[in-house]
Amino acid sequence: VVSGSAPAETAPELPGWIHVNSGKVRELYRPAPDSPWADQSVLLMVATDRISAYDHVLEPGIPDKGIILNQLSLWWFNKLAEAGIPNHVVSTEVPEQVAGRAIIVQELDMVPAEAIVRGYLTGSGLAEYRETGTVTGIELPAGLTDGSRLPSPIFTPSTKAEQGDHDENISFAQLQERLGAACTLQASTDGADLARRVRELALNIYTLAEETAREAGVILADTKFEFGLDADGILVLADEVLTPDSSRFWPAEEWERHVAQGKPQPSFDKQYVRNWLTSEASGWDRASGQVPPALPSEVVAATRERYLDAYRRLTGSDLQL
Ligand SMILES: Nc1ncnc(-c2cnn(Cc3cccc(F)c3)c2)c1Cl
Repeated sequence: VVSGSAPAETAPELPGWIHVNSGKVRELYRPAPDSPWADQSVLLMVATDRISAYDHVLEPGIPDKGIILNQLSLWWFNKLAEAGIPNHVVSTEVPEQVAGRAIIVQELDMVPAEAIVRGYLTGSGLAEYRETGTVTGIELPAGLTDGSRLPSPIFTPSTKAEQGDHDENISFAQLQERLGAACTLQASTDGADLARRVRELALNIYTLAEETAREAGVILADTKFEFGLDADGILVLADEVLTPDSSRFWPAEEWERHVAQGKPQPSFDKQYVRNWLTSEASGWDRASGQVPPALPSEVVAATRERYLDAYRRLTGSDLQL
């Protein structure tokens, strides 16, 4: 069994922490009453080795995926903090069972929407564009194809769907309404204004990150940020940031060729998994709703290499695993 690959229903017991929520590939805990953190409003966010594709959590997990993606997220948090972007990171002193793949974070009043920024057209944005010529109500030039770079990055918010449902793209006006109605956010906050602040911050962070990635030979096609408000009403960057789970990364050298040939862009980290799952060899029929078969060891190993490669290219350093 690889570390952190426990199926979602059995989150690891961690001394001093109480499990509160499971995501597809992550676990969330709050401090136990006897913990030194008990009187602080913090959470423990744990990244597992689980990998999901086609809305299924696959077996087995990818060894060290949790550590690699958590360390990449921390690297981005630090880089963005140097540019003045506040984040929710409180401490990396975490229980040894989750060493390197968990963060103690400040508990925030989370903005109830996914702050998605796209610099390139693909996925649900491309589908909407092909239908309507727009993405969440934003007009785009004609003649764009899969992987086209957009004239400038666009903010295309979506709902935070319940487990199992798909996030729905919403217009900026709909976001303003939702944030206005979101009573969980602080009373002093005007929803329409908060939506504008979220859009501005998300676009600024994407622009910084896209430039950093491109210098490293990696295209950051799009990404999903989550923000929260702290007790002073400051907008804080939360959740994980700029990992292959929250973003689409493409190798720059392949992007040009694929756009020119009108071919779909290969995912940096999940292409081996997708290719195998959709190949005859897997015997899996995606349309059947069946649970996908376990990944062969060579697909697991190749995917682990891709995560390490993404970390190395983006950060310019090696992870000691
Ligand atoms: N800083 C914060 N303050 C308040 N709430 C959150 C928060 C709640 N839920 N999620 C998403 C999630 C769900 C399951 C497992 C996960 F690790 C993460 C993030 C955060 Cl990050």
